[in-house]
Amino acid sequence: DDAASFRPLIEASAERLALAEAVAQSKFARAAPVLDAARERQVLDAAAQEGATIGLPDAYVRQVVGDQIEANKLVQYALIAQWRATGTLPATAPPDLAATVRPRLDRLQRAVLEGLRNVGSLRGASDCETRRDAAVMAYAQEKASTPLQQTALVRSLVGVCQLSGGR
Ligand SMILES: C=C(O[C@@H]1C=C(C(=O)O)C=C[C@H]1O)C(=O)O
Repeated sequence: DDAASFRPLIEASAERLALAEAVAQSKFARAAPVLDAARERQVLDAAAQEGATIGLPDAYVRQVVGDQIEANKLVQYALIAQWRATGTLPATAPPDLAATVRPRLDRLQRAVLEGLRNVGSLRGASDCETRRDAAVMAYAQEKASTPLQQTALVRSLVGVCQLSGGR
């Protein structure tokens, strides 16, 4: 059914987004910018390459992983603004981006791609977006997602129903 088709991708996306807080924390602590264009190119190239090994079109992988990246930055900007405005920071020490957080993001790449493959031919269906959004909303409700988490999850999946790149 619909939830079953989209669920693995939604879970992988949510897990990836959950790492945005650690990324934001390490960047805020070092006054580093949220955007790292060189890292984004690496992430996109690695995903396109791995996606090809499981039959996913290059443009489609780049579209969806690009959306995952945009959603991740959305969460980072929102959290950093909150910390800046309130002066309240997470109680834990900022993690090491290169040594611990990015390797975790890299390990999740496979799950995102497998999730994408699991969507399969549904991505070309006329009701793909309706099914996707129903599955996303069900997930957000089940997990009691915050508005930011739900918004980011929606943002991370906007391109899933396209047959290839483009918007
Ligand atoms: C997550 C990060 O922040 C941004 C988002 C990225 C991503 O989602 O993979 C990559 C680079 C940054 O523009 C990061 O720097 O690792």
